[in-house]
Amino acid sequence: MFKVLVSDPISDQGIQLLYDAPDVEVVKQTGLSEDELVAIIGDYDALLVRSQTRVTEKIMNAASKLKAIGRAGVGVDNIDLEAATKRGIVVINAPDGNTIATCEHTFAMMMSVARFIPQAYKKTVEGVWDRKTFVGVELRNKTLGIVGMGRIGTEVAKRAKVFGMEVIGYDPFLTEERAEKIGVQLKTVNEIAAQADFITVHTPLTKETRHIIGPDQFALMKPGIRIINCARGGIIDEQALVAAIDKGIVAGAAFDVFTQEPPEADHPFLQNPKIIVTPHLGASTIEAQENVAIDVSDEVLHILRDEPFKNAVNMPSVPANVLNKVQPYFELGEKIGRILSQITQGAVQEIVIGYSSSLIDVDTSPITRHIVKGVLTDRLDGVNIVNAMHLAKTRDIHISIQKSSSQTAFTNLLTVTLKTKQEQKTLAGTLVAEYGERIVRIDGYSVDFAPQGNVLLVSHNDKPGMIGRVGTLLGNQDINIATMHVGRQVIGGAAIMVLTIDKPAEINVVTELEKLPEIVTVRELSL
Ligand SMILES: NC(=O)C1=CN([C@@H]2O[C@H](COP(=O)(O)OP(=O)(O)OC[C@H]3O[C@@H](n4cnc5c(N)ncnc54)[C@H](O)[C@@H]3O)[C@@H](O)[C@H]2O)C=CC1
Ligand SMILES: O=C(O)CCC(=O)C(=O)O
Repeated sequence: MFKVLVSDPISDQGIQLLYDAPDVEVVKQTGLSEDELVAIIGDYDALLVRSQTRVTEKIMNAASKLKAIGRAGVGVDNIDLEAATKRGIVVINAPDGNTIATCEHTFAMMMSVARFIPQAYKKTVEGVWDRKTFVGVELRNKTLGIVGMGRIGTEVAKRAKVFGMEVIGYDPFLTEERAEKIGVQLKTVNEIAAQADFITVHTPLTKETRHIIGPDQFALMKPGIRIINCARGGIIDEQALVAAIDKGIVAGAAFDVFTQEPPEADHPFLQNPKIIVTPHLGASTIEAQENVAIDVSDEVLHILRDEPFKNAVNMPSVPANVLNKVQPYFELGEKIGRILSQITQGAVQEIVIGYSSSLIDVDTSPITRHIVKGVLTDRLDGVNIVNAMHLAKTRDIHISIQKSSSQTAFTNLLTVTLKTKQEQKTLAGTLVAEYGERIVRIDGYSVDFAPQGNVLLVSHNDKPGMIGRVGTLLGNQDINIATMHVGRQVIGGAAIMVLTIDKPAEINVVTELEKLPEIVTVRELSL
């Protein structure tokens, strides 16, 4: 039974999927401190959070069973991603579910700041009928500058066009073609500062976006500009904004997010009549909360059940059409990695991975990840597909990929070479329709066996009687041989024998085999 802890208020309808799963027990406990989480997290296989729970390294260090952290929302700045990756914990988010809610909140804020709605409401309910102070501006014919043209920025742009606004935008990853399609003119941040009547930001908070709108940009702005932040506190320099309001440059600002949440009672925004605020409500609609909860629940179930998942934040995402092509090779890749690791002596320095035939035109990086996991599995603790590449990097293991279009006898072929200081070994495998995974080459020898069950790999000299000797010794130990394959390069030279046997060979059997004349090494593979 998998245990899932929900530590923030997340829609019950959204996580119904988890409640209904026969193999999952859901525990809801919100408002826990870091120490309280540390005390209980060891019991859980997955953790679901919104933005309140800060999932720190200390919590993850205590999370011995944790496989997944699901963020019911977009931003994962409350989760220590590096710590999660090191520990092999998959962090997933729900990137699509709250796009519209946040876009609509941005619009609500833009219209509120244009028409002084919160200020006018406050006065009216206080009994003051003031129709002079709150003369606003229209959106029509105004220029909206959008910094960050991802999902939310794009939706904001679409709505702004309908309101008759001219939209200019900045996003380092937005192509001219896509900008043209959305009807947005691409500008630099400084051009946006100089030309816009309204600016809204929709980026994550990163080193590059922190204070992307700061004193230098405020200095370029036209008097009367209005600023909106429904993304993350700190993207707009809060102090510089207050200074720009004081100087008469900025006519109003609308903020849903703060550098520190909740802000201190004396935060300058809270006293400023030109700044309207909401308590991080961008995603707070019934629909968005259900959407994001459904999305993360679904993904968490997949992760717990070892099924493919898509929205991992600490692993490259794989589009469904690519996943369909590469997924059949995951197990083969992992087994090749494991076999190589078991037959190669010494610390791994390099893994050379060759993809050929039908594998040259697809993104094979997910297969690479499985091969590296296989190589490291029997050498390190706690290796999984999330941390495999990270662990390889921290151990200075160089990974090189070669794609070859030269003809082979196979419709698909994975060739992996493991290099250590002492030696190097190569294994090739393929997927054969109806036969499944086959190992077809070990170093220079052609072989053909299924990498499963109990496999003995015997290196020997090609002399008469070898098969009989090995067969007799195993027979005397009551070990039945299921399949046997012998490969050699030249008559009388070095040869290899691959035996699949019906039960594991005890260590003494391996030692006895090694004592037979003309036997060089014997390795029992554990797969
Ligand atoms: N207030 C709220 O409740 C919510 C806030 N958010 C915030 O909104 C942000 C945007 O969300 P989405 O649009 O869904 O994410 P997204 O990932 O679709 O878009 C973010 C965009 O920012 C761009 N970007 C990254 N670095 C940039 C830079 N230096 N300059 C300009 N653009 C840059 C990216 O290229 C991307 O297109 C999230 O990161 C999150 O922090 C999201 C949902 C709810
Ligand atoms: O969970 C929430 O309400 C916050 C949403 C948010 O900020 C996000 O998805 O990035």
